[in-house]
Amino acid sequence: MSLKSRLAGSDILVAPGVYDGLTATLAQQAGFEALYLSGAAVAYTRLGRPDIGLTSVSEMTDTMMLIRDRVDLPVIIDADTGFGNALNAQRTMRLYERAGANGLQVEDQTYPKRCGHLADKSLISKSEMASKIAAMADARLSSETLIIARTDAIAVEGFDAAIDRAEAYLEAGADVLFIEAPRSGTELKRVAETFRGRVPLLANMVEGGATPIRNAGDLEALGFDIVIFPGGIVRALARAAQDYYGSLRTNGSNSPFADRMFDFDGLNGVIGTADMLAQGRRFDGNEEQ
Ligand SMILES: C[C@](O)(C(=O)O)[C@H](CC(=O)O)C(=O)O
Repeated sequence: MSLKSRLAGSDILVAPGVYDGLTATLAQQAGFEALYLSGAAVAYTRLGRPDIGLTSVSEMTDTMMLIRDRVDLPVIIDADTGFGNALNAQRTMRLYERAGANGLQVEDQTYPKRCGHLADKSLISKSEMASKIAAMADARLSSETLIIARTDAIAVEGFDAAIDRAEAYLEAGADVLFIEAPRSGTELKRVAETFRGRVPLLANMVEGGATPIRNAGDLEALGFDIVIFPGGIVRALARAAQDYYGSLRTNGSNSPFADRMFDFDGLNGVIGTADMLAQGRRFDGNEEQ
C-alpha cells in the first residue's frame, strides 16, 4: 500500500527510525508498516557525530538505496534543509525518489542546521521555505511521493509563528505537516487542534528531547496521523554496544554476554541467509540442484 493511501486510514502510522539494511529488516520483521530514515541516526552511526548537518545528500541517497534493495515498506526520508536552496532541494527530491523514498521531510532551518531538539537554531524566511516546498513539488517525479514540511520555529520565533509558518507551507503544497519540538502537552494538543482533519500531521518522539513523550495511541487520540521515533534505535543499540565492548574488554571472551546476543545461526536466521543461499543455487548453472 502506498504511503499516501495508508495515510487516508484512520489509525496512526508508527514509523520507527532506521539507518541501514539491518535496522530496516528488523523493523519490517517487527511488523511496522513504514520506516523513517533518520538523518540523525545516519549521523550518529556512520559518522559517530551529532545531527548538525554534517551528512550529505549522497550519503543519505546511498543509504536509501541500500534500504530499498532490502525492504519493500514505504520509507519517509529526512531531507534536512533540502541540502541548500530551492535548486538543491529539487535535486534532493529527484535523487531520493529515484532511490526509492515515498515521503521526504524538509525543514525551514538554515546552516548550520541542527537536530530540532538542540538549542540555537536559525531559520530561512517563511516565504523562502514556502518557495522551496513549491519547488520540490514541481520537481517531484511521482505524485505519490509526499512532501512533509517541517517548521523548527517554535524554539526560534515562538509557537504562534510556527503555526503561521505551517499554514504557509500547507498553502505552498505540503502534503503533511511536522511542527518540530512542541514543548508541552498543551502545545502538542494545540498543534493537533489547529490542523487535525485539514492535513495529515506528524509527531516526533525524541527520548529526552524538548517534547513530552506520548505513545502512539495518545497521539492518535489527539489527532496525529504519523509518529516517528527517529533516534530510539541508535540509543538502544549504543547502550547495548557499550555493554558488549565493556564485557569483551573485561572478560576477553563473548561467553559472559552470550545470553544477550545472537549466535552465528541466530543472526543468519534474522537476515535470511538460508533463503538467499537457496535462491543462489537456483541460478548457479547446476541443473542437478
Ligand atoms: C527527526 C530528525 O530530524 C532526524 O534526523 O531523525 C531529528 C531527530 C533527532 O535528532 O533525534 C530531529 O531533528 O528531530
